[in-house]
Amino acid sequence: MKSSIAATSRWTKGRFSNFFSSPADNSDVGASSTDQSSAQGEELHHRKHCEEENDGKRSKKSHVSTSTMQIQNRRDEYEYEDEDEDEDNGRIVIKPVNDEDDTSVIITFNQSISPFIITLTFVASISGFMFGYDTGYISSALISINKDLDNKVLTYGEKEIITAATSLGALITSIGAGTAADVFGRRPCLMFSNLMFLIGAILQITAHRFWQMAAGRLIMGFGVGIGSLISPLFISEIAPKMIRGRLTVINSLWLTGGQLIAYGCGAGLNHVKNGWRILVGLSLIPTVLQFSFFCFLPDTPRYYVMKGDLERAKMVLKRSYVNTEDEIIDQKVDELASLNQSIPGKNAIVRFWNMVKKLHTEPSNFRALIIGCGLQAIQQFTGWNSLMYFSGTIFETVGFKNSSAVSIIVSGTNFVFTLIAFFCIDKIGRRYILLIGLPGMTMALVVCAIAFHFLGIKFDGASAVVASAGFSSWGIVIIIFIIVYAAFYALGIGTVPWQQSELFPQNVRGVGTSYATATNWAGSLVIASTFLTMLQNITPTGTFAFFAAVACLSTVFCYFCYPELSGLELEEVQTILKDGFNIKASKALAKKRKQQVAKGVAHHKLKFEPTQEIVES
Ligand SMILES: O[C@H]1[C@H](O)[C@@H](O)[C@H](O)[C@@H](O)[C@H]1O
Repeated sequence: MKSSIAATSRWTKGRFSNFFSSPADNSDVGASSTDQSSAQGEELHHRKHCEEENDGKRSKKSHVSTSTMQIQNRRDEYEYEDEDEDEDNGRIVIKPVNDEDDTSVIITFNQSISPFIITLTFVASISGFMFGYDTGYISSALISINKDLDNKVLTYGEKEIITAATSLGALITSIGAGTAADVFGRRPCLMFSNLMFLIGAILQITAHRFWQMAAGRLIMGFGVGIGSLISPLFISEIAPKMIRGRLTVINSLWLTGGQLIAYGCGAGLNHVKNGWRILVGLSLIPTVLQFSFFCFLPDTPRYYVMKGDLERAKMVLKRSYVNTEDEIIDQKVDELASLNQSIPGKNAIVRFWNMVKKLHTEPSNFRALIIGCGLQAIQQFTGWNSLMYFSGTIFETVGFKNSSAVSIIVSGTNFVFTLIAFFCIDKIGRRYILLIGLPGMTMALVVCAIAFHFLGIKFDGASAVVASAGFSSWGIVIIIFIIVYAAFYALGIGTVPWQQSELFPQNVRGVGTSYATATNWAGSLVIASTFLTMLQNITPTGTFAFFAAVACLSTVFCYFCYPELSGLELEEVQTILKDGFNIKASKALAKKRKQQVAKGVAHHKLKFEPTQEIVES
């Protein structure tokens, strides 16, 4: 079988893309403007040379799969062959392909990351913090609430409802958040989520009844759902292309950091009377901060283009890429505007419907959907959140009095390994960290299942009965392997699914990410609301064995269906997914990208490279 995959667009005759460069040019991020202009000069010279050379090579090949007529036309105009690469492995040839983000290549590669982009990223990712803090504090709160609600100890069922209410709220809003972000804007939606956080927190702080507490958690969940979708979307839309992956992981870092802080504060406030109310009250600080910052910050350029406000889009891009010429900014905005027109439909409803149809009927979109939703489902059904939500209860069960302190170690591991993922996600690649993480989780879960068996826990109504009372060596095994599990989880499946925006093209990104985020919350809801019941009905051994089986099957899914996307252009992701999951081709292309980056770093200059295509045999 021979399948060919057109991969990158760097060549557009008579356009700004003539300045284009390869990912190797990432090395120029941070270069001085003098360096940049001289490098651009060299590149132009080189480009002209290539243009002449390539005229002779035109029309050598024209069989490659394309996604649009436009692409085909450009391909017919220019065709190249990358001799170096052919020498390397005979599988990669150069071809011109339209790249929806062509000018962002220019902007990205000629600019250092600006304080403005950093500010926007950090303010948006406060949503990640609130996601983490609000889902994290419940574990400690459930222990310290004691008889504060309705003057009685909460049953397992009530604990499940209070925990699951936030996931339910998040599920409800995540379904519509992508579309709302397109209609009202990313920034107003995030500010609206602040309002939900505020109302939800106030209801909880003042709760003396179980149902008020549950309602507060539900409304807080509305905010979490909106923030969990829009924050990574916002970041991916303002981030320079080559560091988009990492900037998105910053959101996950805030998220896991939020969970860690929640556990830390929970441990500190465990024995304080009404400590859980203070714990909830603390969540108001980031909410108010994000709302206040957003009063002074703009929305993303893409959103302004969608609304036809090209001037504001230019203004935001100018602030983001301070050394970029106005002409380039204008080109970028023109390009985004032309992409915007490609979404068919007279009004928002028709457009929405067309997006949904496009998402299901276009093979590359449908594959993106399978991957996006699949990864989010795996993240939830391998059981991590049941540990996050109930780790206090689990550790109490295996004999640890200071269960909150042990929970800090678990969420601390989650945070530290998310930090490691931050460094690995572009270098080692998303696929590899997934394929390291999932088998590691499987192994740790199997050990926990065995240890629970020997510990001999039985659930009797609302309380757990352990055969060998007190602190035991099997208890220690459980703690250690839950920590090992947390490490493998955070390294891969805890982080990678939130890269979901890169799977979808611009015209279906809102709806596609809504599907994926809703899958996350639906999974979280199912797990949070059934975990304690599972412990009772199929025993802890059965529960952990179930998660182990899911992790094992997920490894197989990722092996066959998750291509390597690190360093790839958005357009490349689409072409990779066009006629299959194309794992081999994606790996070869990602490798090629890394080589280019390495070369670029060595030469410290912009380098012209035309488009590329991988031919997989
Ligand atoms: O990526 C995050 C992270 O791993 C959190 O620890 C977890 O609680 C969330 O459910 C997940 O989406």
